[in-house]
Amino acid sequence: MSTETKCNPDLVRERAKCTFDVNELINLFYGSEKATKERRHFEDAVLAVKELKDAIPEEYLSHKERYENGVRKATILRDVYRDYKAKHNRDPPPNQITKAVIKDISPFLLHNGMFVPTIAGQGTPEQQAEWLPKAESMQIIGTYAQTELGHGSFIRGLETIATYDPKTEEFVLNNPTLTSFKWWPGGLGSTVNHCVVVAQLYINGKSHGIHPFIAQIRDLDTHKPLPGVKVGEIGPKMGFQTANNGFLGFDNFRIPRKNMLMKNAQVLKDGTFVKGINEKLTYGTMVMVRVGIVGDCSFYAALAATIAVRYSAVRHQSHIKASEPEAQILDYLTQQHKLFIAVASSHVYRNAYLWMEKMYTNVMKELSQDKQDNLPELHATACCLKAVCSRDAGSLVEECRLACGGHGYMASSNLPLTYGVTIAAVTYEGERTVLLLQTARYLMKAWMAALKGKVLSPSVSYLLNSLKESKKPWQNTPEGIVKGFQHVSFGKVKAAYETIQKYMKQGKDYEDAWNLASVQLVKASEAHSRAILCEVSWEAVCSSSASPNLSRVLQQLAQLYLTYWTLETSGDLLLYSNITKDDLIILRDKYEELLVAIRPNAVGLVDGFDLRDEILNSTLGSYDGRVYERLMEEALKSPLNQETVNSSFHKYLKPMMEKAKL
Ligand SMILES: CCCCCCCCCC/C=C\CCCCC/C=C/C(=O)SCCNC(=O)CCNC(=O)[C@H](O)C(C)(C)COP(=O)(O)OP(=O)(O)OC[C@H]1O[C@@H](n2cnc3c(N)ncnc32)[C@H](O)[C@@H]1OP(=O)(O)O
Ligand SMILES: Cc1cc2nc3c(=O)[nH]c(=O)nc-3n(C[C@H](O)[C@H](O)[C@H](O)COP(=O)(O)OP(=O)(O)OC[C@H]3O[C@@H](n4cnc5c(N)ncnc54)[C@H](O)[C@@H]3O)c2cc1C
Repeated sequence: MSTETKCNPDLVRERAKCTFDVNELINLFYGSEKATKERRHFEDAVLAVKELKDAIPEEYLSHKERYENGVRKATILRDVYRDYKAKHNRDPPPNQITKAVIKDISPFLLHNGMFVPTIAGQGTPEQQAEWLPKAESMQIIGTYAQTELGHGSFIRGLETIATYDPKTEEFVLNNPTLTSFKWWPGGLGSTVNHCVVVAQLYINGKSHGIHPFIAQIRDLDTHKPLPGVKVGEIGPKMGFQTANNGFLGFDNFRIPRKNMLMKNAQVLKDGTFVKGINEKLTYGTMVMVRVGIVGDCSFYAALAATIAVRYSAVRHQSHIKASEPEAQILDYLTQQHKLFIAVASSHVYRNAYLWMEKMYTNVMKELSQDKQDNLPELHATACCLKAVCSRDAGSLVEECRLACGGHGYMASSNLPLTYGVTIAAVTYEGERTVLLLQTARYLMKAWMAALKGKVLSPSVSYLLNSLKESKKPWQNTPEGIVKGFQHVSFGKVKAAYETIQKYMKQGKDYEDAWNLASVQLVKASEAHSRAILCEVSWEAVCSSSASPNLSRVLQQLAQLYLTYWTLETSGDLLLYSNITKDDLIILRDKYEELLVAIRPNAVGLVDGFDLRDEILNSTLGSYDGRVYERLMEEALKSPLNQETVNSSFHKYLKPMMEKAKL
């Protein structure tokens, strides 16, 4: 980090006000002092590589140049990872330094994030032994090709076909229609030479559902598409410009039998199909990534909050009191209302991610012992938390951008790109509504089990408690608020269930009744997610090992989250819990008190995310607060500022002005 001496004086004053030890917060957030040291050490190693620095901002490059620069940097970054591993005999610690290097999304994201994990998770030991060493060492580069032009959400409807030919012991891949073309996979456009292709398996004319296959699609030497492969890039998007998303179609393309990933289902040489213990295990990589996305949401909220809070400490505009100098915009309560929820939410998502990671690890361990009982709970929880955290994080990033006024609209603030990247997570890895409806299926089952007095899984056991406690008075404490959110979820789950029953009594079948109740079902899932986020994050701060000074501030943040959402969803609470109008007025006052209490620590709290200037990549958010200098320095990098008079003056403007004289 930069030294205090060069800092903007407002930021120096803000840091002096901080009531807790920022380093303690950093170490707590990232796990330990050792984890912080190792992460920073690795980040230093990456940033020391001169070739990773960009000569001009990415925005001035063409689509093609941006991609090529992205690949160039991704390969150098990969070397740094490899060298670290060779030297330390372990992978680099979790870090976000790719953001400092690639800025947008790495063309290798899908290789590391889904191709390798799918081989590891869906391959037999022999298949892992064949492909993992090559993939991990980047001798082959791959992606996860599932979505098609015609189908993304409903994957049982995928149209790519893999027909088994027992004579040659091969699968024949085909994309018979335009809508069957793979569309979206990252890296597919021009980067990868392999992919996991999810396709409908046919044996002797019989369909056996969707399965993952490994296909080599480009020649390893020439990188030309192999015969029978049509592949390309899908073009510019809202973000993800360097992710190199592509399309792919096969025409009678043959792959050996061993290329079907067969940890779950298998196809024997003679074409016998052997079912796996649970066909949904084929969807396993998606579950893992959904858990990871909750962690990503924490990062994006932290990044946007750091930029907007530091900028708001530096920016002065208007007066709170006419007799006093222009105020730091951070002193306006409205600004605190916009920003502090992003700081608080980042902590909430982080704790939710750590909680989900544990659940994921336990279920994976159980699955390895053929125990599947907790898989439905994992799937349902990963679906709804991914859906709610990504949508909320997108809104928080946008709010932070708007809170920076005009300068937040500058690409150099890095808030527009951050919004484009964050909001993509609402759609990828399962569209929000679709995932919330998956959770709703689980909630309906849980509710039916609750009605029968059965024991429920831990994440939904509150449904039983709420059933018993519905008469208890509201309590204006964090624990009381957590219970309140559980009551809302309980109320919405019950109402959605009863709506389905109502339609069925009117003669509708279950599917139509489900569709007619689906707005309520989605809202029930959202309420369930909020109840989990509130409970998990409050428990995390209460059981944290932080010092009293830090603990006080973390509790304030967690309470801010609880109170913010109480006020945002007061209608639901009035409908489904015993909260009163007077309780809401007390909580409104409490919320405002919390904003005021957090205000002196705002800069310390975002410093506690420990995001380097290179990761923030923002004129508005750097540690030293040289906002105006940086805005001007970046503007001067515009190619239009490299010449005093642009040729368009002589070509178009001058002739127009001359014509106007006639
Ligand atoms: C420990 C964590 C470590 C974290 C490390 C993280 C690293 C990764 C982080 C990296 C971050 C980012 C990577 C970014 C990648 C970005 C690029 C994006 C890639 C993609 O988008 S890939 C494509 C993703 N596509 C989807 O998500 C498609 C969504 N659709 C579906 O998943 C399914 O179609 C469906 C679930 C909506 C429906 O499936 P269907 O077969 O029709 O099932 P249903 O009939 O509805 O339900 C049947 C029953 O099956 C249960 N079910 C469904 N899915 C699962 C599952 N995955 N696991 C378990 N059970 C499942 C469902 O609940 C039903 O049960 P029921 O009958 O009710 O009992
Ligand atoms: C940036 C980005 C990167 C991606 N990377 C990859 C990748 O690497 N590999 C890959 O395979 N895919 C990738 N995808 C694709 C992504 O997984 C899909 O776009 C996503 O799963 C949503 O599917 P869809 O596009 O078919 O949306 P649709 O399902 O067509 O959604 C459109 C609308 O229909 C609604 N809808 C659909 N089904 C239902 C239902 N059953 N009930 C109620 N409403 C419904 C949705 O709620 C939504 O409002 C990527 C997408 C993006 C945006």
